[in-house]
Amino acid sequence: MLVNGTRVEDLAGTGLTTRQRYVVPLWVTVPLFLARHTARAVAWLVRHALTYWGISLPLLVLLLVWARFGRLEAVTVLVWWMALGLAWAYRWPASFSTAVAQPARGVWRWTTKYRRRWHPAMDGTGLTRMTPERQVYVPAVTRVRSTAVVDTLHLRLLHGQTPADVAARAEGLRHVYGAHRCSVIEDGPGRVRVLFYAKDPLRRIVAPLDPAPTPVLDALPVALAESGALFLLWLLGRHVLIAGASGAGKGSAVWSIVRSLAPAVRSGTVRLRGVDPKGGMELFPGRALFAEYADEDLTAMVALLERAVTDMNARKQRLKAAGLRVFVPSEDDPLEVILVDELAFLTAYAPKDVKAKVASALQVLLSQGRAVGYSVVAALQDPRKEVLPFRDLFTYRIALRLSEDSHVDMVLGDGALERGAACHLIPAGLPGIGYVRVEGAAEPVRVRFSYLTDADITDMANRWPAPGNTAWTTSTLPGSLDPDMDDIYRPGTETRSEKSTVADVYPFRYWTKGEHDLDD
Ligand SMILES: Nc1ncnc2c1ncn2[C@@H]1O[C@H](COP(=O)(O)OP(=O)(O)OP(=O)(O)O)[C@@H](O)[C@H]1O
Repeated sequence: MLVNGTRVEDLAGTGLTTRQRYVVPLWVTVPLFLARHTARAVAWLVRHALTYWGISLPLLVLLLVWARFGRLEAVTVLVWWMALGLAWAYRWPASFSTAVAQPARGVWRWTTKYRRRWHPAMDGTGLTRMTPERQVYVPAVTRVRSTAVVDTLHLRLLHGQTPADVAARAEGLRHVYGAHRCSVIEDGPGRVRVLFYAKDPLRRIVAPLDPAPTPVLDALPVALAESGALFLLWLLGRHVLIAGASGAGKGSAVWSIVRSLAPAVRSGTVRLRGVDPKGGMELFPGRALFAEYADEDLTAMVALLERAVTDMNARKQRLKAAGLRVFVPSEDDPLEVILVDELAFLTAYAPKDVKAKVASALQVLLSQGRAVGYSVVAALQDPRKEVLPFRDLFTYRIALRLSEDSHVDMVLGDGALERGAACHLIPAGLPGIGYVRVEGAAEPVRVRFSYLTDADITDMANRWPAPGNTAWTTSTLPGSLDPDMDDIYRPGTETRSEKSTVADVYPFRYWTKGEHDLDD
């Protein structure tokens, strides 16, 4: 190559440079430098003003009022706004929380807690990317919402990253920010939510939840979710499997479901059939609620299940003849709920002929029942295939404390353990806590079922017996939850400050439909 007529190789070692240098005068560089930085500051300001328009817009209006009309008028506007804000917060706390309190708290939490360590946290957990030009990219936080219980950071993933990559780093992130628990939820293509739980509302026992006078069968309040919201179970057209080691609290899950249905049992739009192979130890205290019941005699238990199949087939024929394709429960055609406690006894430990009959009846109910208003709710300790070969027919799974980590995916489906459903790590001292995997939603939801004492169960059976069952009502036992215990969560009795952490103001409402975030 020639430079100014000389070969480059010939210039080597002569001290002559092959590049030409231009010296830019100071009167050009200083204004350029200032202009560049001013433009950056303005861009930053505009970007943040647009992001936090909820703060910048009122501020702008106030400044305009001040400039146009004077200080007194600006103060008057401010006082009016505050009064309206207070009225809004008092009258409609949920919408106030979603629109104002959570975003404001989110900005505060991001600024004071997360922002400073965000880059090192991403770097330390291996979520940053470096280009060959040594440019470092960090997943951006697009917004933050906070309650007293949980901080939710919305993240944009880097190219090539998946929600599973972030979920795998959740434990690391939890330790960076000193959270009680950290979970990751996919939000949409390229977006995830990282939830940092500041505390665990599930350490408190959940008192029995009051059922709706007319229960909504696709939104039954049965448990408290970790977020502080009530967990609503969708039972209509679903079959529920409750798995948990001995003493995990399966009874509380079963009775929470029954309680949420109780007024409908009394009115006749829900009909319960109970099978309790433990000789009635679990279900008998609520005998008055069951239209059909069997607990000691194996033949009676099998007969009950087979009768349910016959009834279901008859209903199917009737609905078909009437041309009805969508089942709506009524007093004539109630939602039939077949409750089976300790299902393993009937599917694995009973004599061969009993096992065969039970398996056949249950498989028919599970595969055909949902369209015609037959739902099976079953509890068992051991979820292995040898014990329950047809567990996949249960569309709705609840896993309480399990004895082995390998059982988690068996109950909740592949990947549940990886996504944080550590059922084997639930302490034995916290019965009633478990994870629920709902259809359509990948993330298991951590919940605690309400706890009904024997007294609560007999009281419930006395208040809402099935039609024609008053003979089974008994005198109510003493011994509900001790009203003076302070580690009991009682919905509806929270103080106003506690209220901001529970059901009505939490950003998420968990539904069994899979739309677990109605906020967006
Ligand atoms: N939701 C709950 N909240 C608080 N305590 C609970 C809850 N559920 C159960 N318990 C406590 O745990 C104990 C065991 O619960 P439960 O009998 O329901 O377990 P289980 O899973 O049915 O056990 P098993 O299979 O051995 O019958 C109960 O006696 C009760 O004291």
